[in-house]
Amino acid sequence: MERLLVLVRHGQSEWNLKNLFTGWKDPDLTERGVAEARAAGGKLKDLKLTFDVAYTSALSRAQRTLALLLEELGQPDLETIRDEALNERDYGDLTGMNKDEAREKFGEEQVHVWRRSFDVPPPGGESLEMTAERVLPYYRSEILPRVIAGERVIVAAHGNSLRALIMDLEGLSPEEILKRELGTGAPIVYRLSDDGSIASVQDLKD
Ligand SMILES: O=C(O)[C@H](O)COP(=O)(O)O
Repeated sequence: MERLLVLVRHGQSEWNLKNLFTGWKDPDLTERGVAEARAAGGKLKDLKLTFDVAYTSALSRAQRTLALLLEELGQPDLETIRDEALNERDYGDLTGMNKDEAREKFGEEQVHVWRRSFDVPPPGGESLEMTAERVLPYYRSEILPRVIAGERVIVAAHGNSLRALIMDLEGLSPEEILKRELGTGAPIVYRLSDDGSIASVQDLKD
């Protein structure tokens, strides 16, 4: 049995391009983001992978990435389940602020702590730990049972919602996961064992 799980971060968004904290805001993909999404589909096609079900967040940039990828893969009508449990971490009061301007205002170190510490939330927002507290129950109850049952699953989501998932999946420490940067539109191909642990992993970033 294959037990395929592919995770992919959305392609570049308008706010990634403008270097703004995005969180739960809903900007569209840029042209580059569209190309990255298609390229991700092309990479999966080259590996001859197909899917039985797709999961994505309630945000357009992830949904559109998934749709473009599936079109490229020749599976435009694949069953797709959208849930805000997979949304990006909520950036709270930082949402919409330029990341360089935030560093000038609050200091480099403080902004780094908000962006990359495990358990310190940005003001009014979610830490990675809080993000994991909504992503992981959803993964364990909705997604993992289907993978274990042999369905081939793709998840298109966000830098920090996927980090939360990868931390658990790969058994990484808070220090290890915070160093892990996920490329836009770079699929990670996991094959799982029947207990949900990783049998193999292939990161398709170039
Ligand atoms: O929400 C955002 O701004 C980005 O998608 C991820 O931000 P980060 O690189 O600060 O984690």
